[in-house]
Amino acid sequence: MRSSLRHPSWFRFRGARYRRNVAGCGLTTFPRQDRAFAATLPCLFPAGFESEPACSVGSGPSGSEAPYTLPPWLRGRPGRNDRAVHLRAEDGPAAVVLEPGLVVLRQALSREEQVALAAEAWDFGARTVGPSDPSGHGFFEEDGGLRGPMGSRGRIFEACCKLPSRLSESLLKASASWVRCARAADATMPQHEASHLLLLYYRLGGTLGFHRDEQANDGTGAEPVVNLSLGAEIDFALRHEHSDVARVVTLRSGDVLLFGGPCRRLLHAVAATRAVPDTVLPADAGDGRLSFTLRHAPEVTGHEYLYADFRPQPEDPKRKLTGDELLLGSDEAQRRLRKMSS
Ligand SMILES: O=C(O)CCC(=O)C(=O)O
Ligand SMILES: [Fe+2]
Repeated sequence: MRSSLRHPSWFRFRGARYRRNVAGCGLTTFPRQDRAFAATLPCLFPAGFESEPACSVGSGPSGSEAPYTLPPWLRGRPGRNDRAVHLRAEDGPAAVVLEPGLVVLRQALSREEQVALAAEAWDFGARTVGPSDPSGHGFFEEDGGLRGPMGSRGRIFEACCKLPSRLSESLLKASASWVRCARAADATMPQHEASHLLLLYYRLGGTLGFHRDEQANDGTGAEPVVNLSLGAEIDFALRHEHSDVARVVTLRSGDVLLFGGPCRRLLHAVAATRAVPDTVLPADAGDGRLSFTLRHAPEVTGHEYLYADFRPQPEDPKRKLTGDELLLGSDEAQRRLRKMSS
């Protein structure tokens, strides 16, 4: 640990107090309206570490960025910026504040904890949903395909209190500590009580386009989305607006990403997936990835079944009503969508 004695530990930004060793903060990582102000703060980019008893808060090497090429399927759409930068952040037990409201916790679980959680989640999710199992809890269709949109991923959405207790107890405890840790590093990260889990299983190569978490089942407040990755590593792309340069951060097995407060409505995408040599996933899951997303979404309590299937896309010929349309009615669902994407 290097001492940060030469620099005070805290700085103020837009009225909030931050640890000063913010990682990955090239100016492009600040919301556009804040960049001019951020440029006046050279103290944002020191290379220094400091420890904290409950949670070590660190930074990347010096907030370095490298050009990143988005995959072709994420490029070339009208009104979208095709440029991206890769944010380098060092490994280690550290909270990396990429921007107020956007925090990565490296290796938030030990390898043993990852193996145990992956086994528990696979046991819960690796089943077929069909007439014989109407619970809706399963990654697979009867033909062996994945149940998500266009077979891209297995998907289970459920209230935490309805999960098998071994899964919910360990996840809720861990999630509370990750939020505490993120808040210790970032004063703008709101408090969070997880009400729901979205559990996804991707086969190797599984990706996801840019979207905002904006439906009622995503939670509609400022509480963070808390996302844990197990298995394959991914390049996670983030930006506030489609016209912004995307920032890409690599998430490895055991890493947690939180986006809340000023970053709660970030656009995000899984741009690439890579197999890892010694996966923590059970053998049957192959080189895939499990994604656990914990959300505060009390509005949908008791209505989880409306969100058992992924929201179909407008161009989907088999488009059914979305969960929000069923829960809130078409007008309210449309009004919220317009508000969130304006
Ligand atoms: O794969 C992931 O971890 C991201 C999932 C996601 O963003 C979502 O389902 O809304
Ligand atoms: Fe999302």
